[in-house]
Amino acid sequence: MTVAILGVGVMGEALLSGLVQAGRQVSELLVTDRRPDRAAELTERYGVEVVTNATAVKRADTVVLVVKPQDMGSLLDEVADAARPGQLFVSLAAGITTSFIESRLPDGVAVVRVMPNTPALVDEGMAAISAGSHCDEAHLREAEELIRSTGKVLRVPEKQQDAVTAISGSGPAYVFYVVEAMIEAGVHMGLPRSTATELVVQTLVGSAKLLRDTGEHPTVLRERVTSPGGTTAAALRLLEEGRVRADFLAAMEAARDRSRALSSGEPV
Ligand SMILES: NC(=O)C1=CN([C@@H]2O[C@H](COP(=O)(O)OP(=O)(O)OC[C@H]3O[C@@H](n4cnc5c(N)ncnc54)[C@H](OP(=O)(O)O)[C@@H]3O)[C@@H](O)[C@H]2O)C=CC1
Ligand SMILES: O=C(O)[C@@H]1CCC=N1
Repeated sequence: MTVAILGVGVMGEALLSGLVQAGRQVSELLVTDRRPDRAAELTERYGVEVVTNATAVKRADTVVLVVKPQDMGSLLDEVADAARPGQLFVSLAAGITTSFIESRLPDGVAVVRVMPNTPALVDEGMAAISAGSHCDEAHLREAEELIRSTGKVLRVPEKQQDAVTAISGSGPAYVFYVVEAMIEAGVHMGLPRSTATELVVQTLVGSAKLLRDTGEHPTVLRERVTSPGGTTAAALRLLEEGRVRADFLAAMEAARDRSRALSSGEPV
C-alpha cells in the first residue's frame, strides 16, 4: 500500500513524520515538492523517496494533497492523466471541496476531504474528515487510519468543514495569539520574559489537560478559579467590557467565510 504526499510544507511534513513514527515503511511512502532543496532535506531527514507529481500518482494507491488551496487547480491538472479509478485522493486543503477535486480527476477516483491542524506535529492533532461522492466506508477508514497517526480524527458532513476550519484548523493560531498577549502582560508587569513564558505555557498545558481529563464544562472550570471579589473576577470583567467573547465569534465567522471563499477560487 503506497502513500504519496504531494506538497511537503508544514502540514505535509507533520503527516510524513506522523506516518514514519507510526511505523509505516519508508519504502511505501513517496513525496513531492517543487523546490529541489526542500526535496533533498526530506530525503536526508526521513530517507523518503522524492519523485515528480505524475510519478507519485502513478505509483501510489493513496495520494494526499497538501498544497495551498490556490495551488490545487494547477496540481490536479498536472496529475489528472496519471490518476486511475479505484485510487483514493485525500485533500488537506482549506476550502477546497471534494466536488472540485472530483471534477478534475477521472470518474471513479475516491476523494476524502480532511481539515487537520498543526498540533499534528506532536501527535496531538485534531482533524475532521468528510467523504466525497465516490467514497465508501473502506476509503473513509483508510483516510482515518492515515490521519490518526497524527492525533484525533472525527467524521463530519462536508457542509461543516468551513466551520471546522475556523475552529480547529485555524484554532492553534488563536491560542498562540492569547499566549503571546499573556507573556507580554507578564513582561509589562516586570517579570523576566523566560519566567513569563514558562508560567503561561505550563498554565496552558495544565488547563488543556484539566479540560480533557475531567470532561467538565469550561464554565465550571472557570468559576472554580474565580473567587468572589478576587483577582480573576477583576480580569474577566475587563475582558467582558472589551467584548472579547463577541470578537471571538466575529473572528471565527471571518475564518469560516474565508474558507468558503477559497472554495470558489477567490484571490487573496
Ligand atoms: N498550516 C496549517 O495550520 C494548516 C494547513 N492546512 C492546509 O494544508 C495545506 C498546506 O498548508 P501548509 O503546509 O501550511 O503550506 P506550505 O506552503 O507550508 O506547504 C505547501 C507545500 O507544497 C509545495 N507545493 C506547491 N505547489 C506544488 C506542486 N505543484 N507540486 C509539489 N509541491 C508543491 C510548496 O512548495 P513552495 O514552498 O515552493 O511553495 C510547499 O512546500 C493548505 O492547503 C492548507 O489550507 C490545513 C490545516 C492547517
Ligand atoms: O490559514 C489557513 O488558511 C490554513 C487553514 C487552517 C489553518 N491554516
